[in-house]
Formats: sequence, C-alpha cells, structure tokens
Amino acid sequence: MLDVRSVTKRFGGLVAVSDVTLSVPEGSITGLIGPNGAGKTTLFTLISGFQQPSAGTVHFRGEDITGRPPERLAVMGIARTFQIVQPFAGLSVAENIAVGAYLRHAGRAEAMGKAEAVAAMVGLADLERPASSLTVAGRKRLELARALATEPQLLLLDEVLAGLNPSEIRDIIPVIRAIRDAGVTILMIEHVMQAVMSLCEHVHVLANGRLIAAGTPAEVVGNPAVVEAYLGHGAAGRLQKGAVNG
Ligand SMILES: Nc1ncnc2c1ncn2[C@@H]1O[C@H](COP(=O)(O)OP(=O)(O)OP(=O)(O)O)[C@@H](O)[C@H]1O
Repeated sequence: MLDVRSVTKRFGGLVAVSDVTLSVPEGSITGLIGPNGAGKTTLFTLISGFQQPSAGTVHFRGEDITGRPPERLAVMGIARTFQIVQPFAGLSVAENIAVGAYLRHAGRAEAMGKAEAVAAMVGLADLERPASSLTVAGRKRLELARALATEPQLLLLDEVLAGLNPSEIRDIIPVIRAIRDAGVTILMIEHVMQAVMSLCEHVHVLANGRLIAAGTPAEVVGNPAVVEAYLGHGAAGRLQKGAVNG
C-alpha cells in the first residue's frame, strides 16, 4: 500500500532521514521503532506531506505522492496522528471528531453521526463534554478518533500510547487491532515494546536516520545492531556475556 523509496531529509548539515526504503503491506500493522532522535517523526512528516523529502519518493497504492500536501493526501485516504495531542479546547469531544468527518460529510448532522460512530469504535463516551476536560488517555483516544473520522485507508500513528499507564495501554491495544480489522492499514511509531510485540507483524528500526534492521518484532529485538542502537556500542556483547556468566 505504501512504498517509501530511498527517502532522505536534510536540515542544513543534519541528515535526519538517510536513504530509507520501506513498505507497508495493505491490511498490516507495521511498526517503526528506534531511539529518540532516530528520525521516525521526520519520516512521518515526509510520508504525510507536512514536509518535502530532500531526495527519494513516496508511493501510495502505486501512485507517486511525493510532496503532495496533507489535505490532498487526506482526501486520498492517508491520515496521521500527532505525538503532541492538541484538541480544539473550546469544542466538545463530538465536535472535535466531526472536524475530521467534514472531509467526507458536508452536512453537520451527517458529520456528527460519523463522529458518534467513530467515538464508539475508540471507546469515547460522554461526547458533549468539552475536549479540554479529557484525561491524557481520553485525549489519545480523541486524537485517534479525529484521524479515523477522515475515513483513511492508511493511518499513521505517532506514539499514541506515550504517557499512558500500563492498564490504559492494555485497554487501547484492542482498539488499534479493531481499527485494522475494520480494514485500515496502520503504520505506527511506538516506544512501548509490549504494544509493538503484540500488534505488529513487521517492524522497521531507525537509528541516526538510517534503517538498521527490519523483521518480525521477535527478530528485531534479538538483533545485536538494534540492542546497540538503544543501549550503546558493545552492549549486545556485554549482555550476552552477562547471560553466559549469570
Ligand atoms: N524541523 C527541523 N529542523 C531541524 N532539525 C530537525 C527538525 N525536525 C527534526 N529535526 C532533527 O532531526 C532528528 C530526528 O528527529 P525526529 O523527531 O524525527 O526523531 P524521532 O525518532 O521521531 O525522535 P523521538 O522518538 O524522540 O520522537 C533530530 O536530531 C531532530 O532534532
């Protein structure tokens, strides 16, 4: 469904994303992991049209979409969430979700109807309350709902679990799986490995802007290059020695 080919993004002298090639199969939940500053969010901004790549191309369903603006990509069926959740504080929960629904439903009644259906799917109740009164977990669900209300085929999730406690994470994992089961392909940036392990069929690992590993979650967490990217040079060897000695 999505093909990222040799994509590079430079900010002056800094290469935030360096020659990254990856694909996301239709119907999958694909993970994108890596240490802080690896270039994950930058790669999302390039796929979703918020920034232009310095080099490389992005194809969606075989069509070159490189550099197209986010609003055109939304119409094509690509939606994203943001790491820092910023609901319209003066609007109700339902109205916030309807903002996304207006993409495909011109009338208020229709957009609000769509918002209610999406809210039920992500487990948001009490839709008339102001969005500003939601807890962090509620805001994360709202962020998910706003993107879903645009009726995407491809959903890019940027750390939807960040800031949640373990029981909130356990509660939202089935919601993400249900979204995929409803026909939405998902590419997710995630630091919570428990979620990556349970949700993703395939994971790509970025470090210093480069793709350093790809495979099933079990394969990548056992990959010495991945262990070193997270824990520092020589860590894989030290861990192995510790395991043998211990
Ligand atoms: N607009 C920008 N201008 C200059 N440098 C930037 C810009 N956006 C990102 N960077 C730099 O690019 C690198 C990659 O950042 P990015 O936010 O993509 O990493 P990340 O993997 O998403 O990190 P995290 O897990 O902490 O969110 C960092 O060094 C960051 O400081």
